Amino acid sequence: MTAALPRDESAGTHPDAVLEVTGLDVHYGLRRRRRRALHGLSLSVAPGETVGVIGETGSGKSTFARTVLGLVRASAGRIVIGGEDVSAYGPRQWRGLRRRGVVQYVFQDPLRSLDPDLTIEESLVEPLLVQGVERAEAAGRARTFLARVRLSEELLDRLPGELSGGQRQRVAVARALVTEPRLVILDEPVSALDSANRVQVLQILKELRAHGVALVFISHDLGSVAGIADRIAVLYQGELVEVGAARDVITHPRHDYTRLLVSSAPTLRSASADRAERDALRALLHA
Ligand SMILES: Nc1ncnc2c1ncn2[C@@H]1O[C@H](COP(=O)(O)OP(=O)(O)OP(=O)(O)O)[C@@H](O)[C@H]1O
Repeated sequence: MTAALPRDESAGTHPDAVLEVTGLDVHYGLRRRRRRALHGLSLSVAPGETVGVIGETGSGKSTFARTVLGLVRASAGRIVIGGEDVSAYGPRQWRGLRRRGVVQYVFQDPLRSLDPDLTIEESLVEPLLVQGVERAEAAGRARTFLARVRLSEELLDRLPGELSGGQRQRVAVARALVTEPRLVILDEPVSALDSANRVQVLQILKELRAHGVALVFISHDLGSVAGIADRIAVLYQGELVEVGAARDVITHPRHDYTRLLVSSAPTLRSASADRAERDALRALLHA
């Protein structure tokens, strides 16, 4: 197997990084049930950068997302968000960080990012009111962001349950961005959408990059991430095995697992191996 590249070579080198993760270990369970989900993960995200984190099911992607949102506790390592060392934060401090809109998130299921009892307008306005923005200004900003995700103002009075899945996910994206955070963690944001909605949401996310927000885009699907990420980080069995410019990772994957991912992505086949080579790689990885 190709030699692993277990860390982001740029980690620790961006004094102004919006996210700096160093040597992150995460375990689940206690005593004999204790299992390691992430090991020695180091990754740095620069302002305005989009980093795709890809890996197969169980590789630790959601664990990474949940840890940098303070929803899962790391057993070792350092997390710095927007210059603030949050490694030792307890649940209350993490809540404060999320409420201040320093880091925002979009999950696969928009119903997890949206309160089912709040109208779309309330959902968009609430994080701004928490920040002390006047109601009239908050309402104006809610409309601006609704337009940015290409939804009509007619939806403002509806509840999330009264929208389609694609509309809901676009509201979740608008809600994550309305406070103009410097960092948004997107965990499989398009996986639950049909292909038309997937294309639209990906296009919207691409456009949002122009507004300077840094995105960590987590997906099992290299094809979804390929067109949007500046850099791609590959997780395999809880370890980062490759990090590089998206184009380099896709055209010159260095790790066997990345090679397999590239060759298995239907939209990237032209840059990839044929079926026999994929089978050979799979056999090598599972040997
Ligand atoms: N709450 C939990 N308790 C115990 N083990 C967990 C828990 N959550 C995840 N795990 C385990 O940690 C490992 C990583 O899981 P994680 O959900 O981070 O993977 P993933 O890459 O996001 O997978 P998927 O693409 O299926 O969502 C897996 O082995 C999983 O079984």
